[in-house]
Amino acid sequence: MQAKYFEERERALLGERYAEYYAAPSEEAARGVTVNRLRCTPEEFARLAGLALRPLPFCAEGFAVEEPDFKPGRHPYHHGGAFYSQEPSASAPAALLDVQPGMKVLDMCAAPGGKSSQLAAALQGQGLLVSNEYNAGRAEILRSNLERMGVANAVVLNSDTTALVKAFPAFFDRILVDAPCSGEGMFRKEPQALAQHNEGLVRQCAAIGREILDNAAALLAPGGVLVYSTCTFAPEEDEGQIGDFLARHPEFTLVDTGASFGSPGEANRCGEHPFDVSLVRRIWPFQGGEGHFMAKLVKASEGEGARPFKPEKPAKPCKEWLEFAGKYFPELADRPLLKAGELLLLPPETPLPPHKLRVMRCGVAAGTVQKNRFVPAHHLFTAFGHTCTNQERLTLDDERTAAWLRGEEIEARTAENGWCCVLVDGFSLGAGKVSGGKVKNHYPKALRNLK
Ligand SMILES: C[S@@+](CC[C@H](N)C(=O)[O-])C[C@H]1O[C@@H](n2cnc3c(N)ncnc32)[C@H](O)[C@@H]1O
Repeated sequence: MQAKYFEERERALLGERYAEYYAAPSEEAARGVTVNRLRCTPEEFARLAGLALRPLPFCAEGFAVEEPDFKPGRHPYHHGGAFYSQEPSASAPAALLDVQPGMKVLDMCAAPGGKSSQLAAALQGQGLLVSNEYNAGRAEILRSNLERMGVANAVVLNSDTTALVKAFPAFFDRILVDAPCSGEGMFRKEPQALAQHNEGLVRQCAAIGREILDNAAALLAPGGVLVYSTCTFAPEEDEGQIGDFLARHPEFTLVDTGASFGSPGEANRCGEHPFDVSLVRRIWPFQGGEGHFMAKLVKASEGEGARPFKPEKPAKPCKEWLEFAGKYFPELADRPLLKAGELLLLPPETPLPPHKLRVMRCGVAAGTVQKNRFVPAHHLFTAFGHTCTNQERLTLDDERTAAWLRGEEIEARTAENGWCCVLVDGFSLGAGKVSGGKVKNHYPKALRNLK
C-alpha cells in the first residue's frame, strides 16, 4: 500500500507512465555490494568471493548478489572491508563526483558511510576526506564502517553543517550532499519509510536540504564540484530543489552528470525555476534499484579560496611507538603523530584548518601506551595490516576464518611470536598475538560473528 498523497501526486505527474515507473518486483529488493578499491579491484573480488554476481550499471564497483540466502554482514570479506553492502542505486552519486587522489573532499551527510567509502576509495589514501554526520549515534556507526573499510585519510565529524561553514569556508574541491530526504525510494526496503511518509515530511526535508545546499555552496572552493542526491522522487526535494538553488546561487552552473543509466529529470517537477532537466539524473524503481535523484553543479572559478593556515603541531613520537612500528609497520615509523587524550593518531597528510568541531576520528587510531608498552588499536590493522611484517594468512575455505570471526583462538601457521595481522585472502581481519603456536584473538567483541 502506498501513501495516498504519494500515489495521487505521482499519478498526476506521470500520467500513464505511473504503473510502469513504479513497477518493481514487490517481494525482495536486490542485494547490492560495492567493492572497496582500497582492498581490491571489482574483477579480483568477483574471482575470489565465491558469489553469484551481476555487474550493476550505476558504478564500476557495484554488483547485485544473486543468492537469496546471502547475508552480507556475515561474509568474511565484509569483515575484511572488501565490500560495502549498499542498495544498488545508492552506489551511483559518489561516482559522479570524479574524485581524484590528493583532493580535499567533503561528505556532508555521511552516515552510515556507503558513499564515504566510495569517496575514500577514489582518493586512494591521498588527500583528505571529511565525513560529517549530524546525528551522534549515526556518526559512531560511520566511524566504525570507515575503520572496517581501512580508510586512513578521513576525519569523521559530528557537526551541524552551518558550523562546518564557519570552520572551513571555500576549502573543499569536491562535496557530496546526500540529503536527508522523505525516502520515497525506500518504501520497499523499509516499511517504516512508507508508514511515516506524508506531504509535511516532504516539505520539511526540502527545507533541510535547502539549508545544507546553501552551506555546501560556501564550503566549496572556487572551481569545485558539488553532487546533490536524494533517494526520493518528490519534486520539492529533487528538480524543484535544484531549480531553487540555481536561482539563489548564480555562481553555480548545472552540468551533465555524464550518467549512462537511469533517465533524465522531469520538467513538470521543477516548480518556479525551470532548467534543462536532461542534465540531472533519476533512477526509477523499474531501472534496477530502489530509486535515486542526482544533480552535478560546478562553482565559478573566480572568488576567494580558503585562507592559509598553520597545521597543528604533531606530537613527539614516543619510544614505545617507535619500537612497535619499527618492528611491525616500518613504513609508518617516520609519520607524524597526534595525541587525542591517551590515543595516538596517524593524521591524514592533508590537514584540516583549526576548528572546534566534534571529531570522532582523525586519520588512523594507532594505539595507546600502557605500562611502558605500545598497545595497537584495531584501526591500525584495518588500515595498514596488509603491510604488517608479521601475518597470519587465511583463506575463505580455511575453517580457521569462521573461528577467528567468532572470536576464537586459532592455530598459528604463518605468523611468528608477537603481534600479527590476521588476513583473509589479503583482507585484514584485525590483530592477533601469537605465542605457543596459537594466535590470541584481538578482533573487537562488538564486531564478531557470534551465531
Ligand atoms: C541519506 S542519509 C546519508 C546516507 C549516506 N550518505 C550513505 O551513503 O551511507 C542522510 C543523512 O543525513 C543526516 N541528517 C539528518 N538531519 C540532518 C541535518 N539537519 N543536516 C545534515 N545532515 C542531516 C541523517 O542523520 C542521515 O544520516
